[in-house]
Amino acid sequence: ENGSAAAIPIDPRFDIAYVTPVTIGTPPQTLYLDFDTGSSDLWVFSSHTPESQVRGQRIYSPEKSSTAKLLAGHTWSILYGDGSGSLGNVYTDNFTVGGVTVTSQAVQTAQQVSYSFTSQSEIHGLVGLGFSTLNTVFPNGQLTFFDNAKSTLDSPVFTADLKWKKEGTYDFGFIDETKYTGEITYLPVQTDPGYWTFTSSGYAVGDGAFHPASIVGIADTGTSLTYLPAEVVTSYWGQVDGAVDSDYYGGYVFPCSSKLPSFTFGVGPANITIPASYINYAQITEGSPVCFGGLQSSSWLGVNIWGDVALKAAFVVFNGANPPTIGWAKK
Ligand SMILES: CCCC[C@H](NC(=O)[C@H](Cc1ccccc1)NC(=O)N1CCOCC1)C(=O)N[C@@H](CC1CCCCC1)C(O)(O)C(F)(F)C(=O)NC
Repeated sequence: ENGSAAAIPIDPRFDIAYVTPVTIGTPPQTLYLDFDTGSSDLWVFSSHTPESQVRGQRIYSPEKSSTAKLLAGHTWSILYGDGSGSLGNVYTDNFTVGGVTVTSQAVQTAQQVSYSFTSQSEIHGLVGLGFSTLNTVFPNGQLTFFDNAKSTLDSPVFTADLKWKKEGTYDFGFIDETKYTGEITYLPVQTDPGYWTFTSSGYAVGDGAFHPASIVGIADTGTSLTYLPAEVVTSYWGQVDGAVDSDYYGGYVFPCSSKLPSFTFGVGPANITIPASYINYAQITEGSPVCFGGLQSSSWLGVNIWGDVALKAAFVVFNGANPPTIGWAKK
């Protein structure tokens, strides 16, 4: 059974994250979760989350679901790249997204969430779409929704069609030819340690020369921006009047009035161009003449991350066949 679900930007001003409606349990409880190819835990705000840590989020109450089963003796705890985190216990229950149902999905219920989750009322939890090897449940790691659903899909794939300041879609089990133009270029994926890791073939700034390079990075729907090697982002921001790498603001900022070039990255013999508007990420604060860049250095991260700023410029196929591959197409 294939499926399709909306990827809704949680903030109308800038694309910090996208959430997707899901239903859990019997009768169905609807929550809006952040589908994240950069992790592999499916966790939700729940009736086990202290009220002091819940601020407007919808919660999953397993005690109100006739199909919920406690996974006795199992716990989980996750820390994300931005320093946020959560932990708790585990149930299995019916889980449906876009018409695709998994009847015994591990649903990790939060007993603690960090303040950045408490303060983000639009995110009610995460659906990890990384490889199940990254799942943090102890003592037995659990399978992701995609791994559980794969065998019931026409094809073991899901696609991401994220959009700039608009609602996009995640499709499961099929490739919608109306969502892209030209050909899909498939690249090998390195599944160790469990991210959708691929190698880009280089980059160009604006309509400048293409620089062949091997840029190993992860395709990560759960990261707002895009983080690339210092020499790449230095050559990009070097083309922007007044751009500086600011310790104060924690990255490249520039005068909002400056003109930005586009950024092109290679995918095999093909390439994807990120429009300048996507890289003009946001004003530092409402009305500020200082703007924050959507392309930032990965040097302090230890990994290159092709986050939403890059992904929303493309139609991306996450192919869970054996071996897995990742497909990129213009749109
Ligand atoms: C510095 C590198 C970026 C780290 C990345 N976080 C981000 O990109 C967060 C996402 C966020 C959205 C809404 C509210 C709050 C935070 N945004 C963020 O740091 N910024 C700061 C810069 O301006 C844009 C917004 C991250 O940890 N992504 C996680 C998943 C997110 C965790 C926080 C909640 C939203 C999902 C990830 O799983 O994709 C990961 F791969 F990075 C990871 O940590 N895997 C273990």
